[in-house]
Amino acid sequence: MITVAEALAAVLELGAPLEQEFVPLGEADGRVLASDVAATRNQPPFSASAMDGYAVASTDVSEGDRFKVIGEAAAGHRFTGAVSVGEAVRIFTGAPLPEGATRVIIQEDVLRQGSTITLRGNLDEGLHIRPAGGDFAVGDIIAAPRRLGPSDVALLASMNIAQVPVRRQPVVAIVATGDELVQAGEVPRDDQIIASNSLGLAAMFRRAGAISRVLPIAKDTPTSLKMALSLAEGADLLVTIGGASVGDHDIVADVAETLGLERQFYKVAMRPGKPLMAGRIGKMAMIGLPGNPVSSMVCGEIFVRPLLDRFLGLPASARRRTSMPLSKPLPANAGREHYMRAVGANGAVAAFDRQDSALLTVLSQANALIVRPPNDPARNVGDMVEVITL
Ligand SMILES: Nc1nc2c(c(=O)[nH]1)N[C@H]1C(S)=C(S)[C@@H](COP(=O)(O)OP(=O)(O)OC[C@H]3O[C@@H](n4cnc5c(N)ncnc54)[C@H](O)[C@@H]3O)O[C@H]1N2
Ligand code: MOO
Repeated sequence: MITVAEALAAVLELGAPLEQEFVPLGEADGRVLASDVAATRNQPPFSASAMDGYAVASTDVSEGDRFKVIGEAAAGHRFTGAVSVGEAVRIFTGAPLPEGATRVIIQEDVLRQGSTITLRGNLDEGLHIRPAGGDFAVGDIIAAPRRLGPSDVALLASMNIAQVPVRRQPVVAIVATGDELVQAGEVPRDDQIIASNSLGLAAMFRRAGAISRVLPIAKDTPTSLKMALSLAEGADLLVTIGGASVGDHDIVADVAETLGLERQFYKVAMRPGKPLMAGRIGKMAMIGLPGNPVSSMVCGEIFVRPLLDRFLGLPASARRRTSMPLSKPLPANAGREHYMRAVGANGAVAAFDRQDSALLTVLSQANALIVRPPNDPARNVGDMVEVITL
């Protein structure tokens, strides 16, 4: 058995950053920026008023000063003349500052009578001017790679970048295997269960930026499995679930080999997830996940998500770990790296007592995994442990 770190290094070799494509800005949320983009305009493109009020040509003003109102500037409607000492231009938030203006007096500080304004006492001291290019200027860059979120979409829009260069999304084909499985919504026989992992993993991979294609469930026969696997053609990554262990019906590796699988490794010193397998069929990467529901989800977090980052051109490495104190003792660990479902709260973390890899209820209550090194001794409350946030 190889270590988790060795297995992850091998898995990451199965992928490389995918091609760049352009998408309309409205579809860029969640995508990964593939090349730096540069602003081709300044924002704001002119000095602008930050408030509703009066633009004047003097910064040094005091109570009782009077100004003659000579015109108006609104957002989208520039005042074309200039303002001189003793004059004011009625101005609104976002309007270009008239030539000569150096300060905006907010309207609350002004008494207006006809076309004359008089300043009140306790004047607000701000100039209320947004300088041209104060947000960004021509040539300012949004650096790739970067997973784009709503604020990036707003910034790109402000830069008028309507077509965004992003990485193509990796296509992941997911094949669940086993005679005992039926799709959610179907009626199982009394010796059957619902295929849960395929939908759980599809959701996980989608959130990570992939396109998940859940293929029909394969029966435990070479013919059925070959048929299901052949439907994966064209995907960047094939993920199988189950049939990975040593039982008579665990045929995934054998069947994949008849399709040309070059296997990189089989079996990792981790719990859950021991019977993990990885390799390549032609150009397609393949990861064979163990069937136990929690094993497949944990291996999805630990191996598949970093591989998806790699396809997306993001820095691909082991999931980030933080140190946290235990709020409940832990028994000694055996010889495999153990990923324990846990809850982190108020700065401390506690593992669930039940860690059987069939228990999805426990996984769904967990918000973290405690990572125990092989042969870690028993730990007490307050001892620091490594934690991956889910
Ligand atoms: N003699 C041994 N038996 C087992 C070993 C071993 O080393 N020696 N390893 C155990 C470990 S650890 C794991 S993990 C499992 C993994 O086995 P497989 O990958 O072959 O998985 P299956 O046998 O097909 O299924 C295991 C379990 O999970 C259920 N399952 C499978 N697929 C799904 C799915 N898509 N959705 C929901 N549930 C699924 C399946 O019904 C079984 O209950 O092997 C141990 N055995
Ligand atoms: O390695 Mo298995 O995944 O412990 O349940």
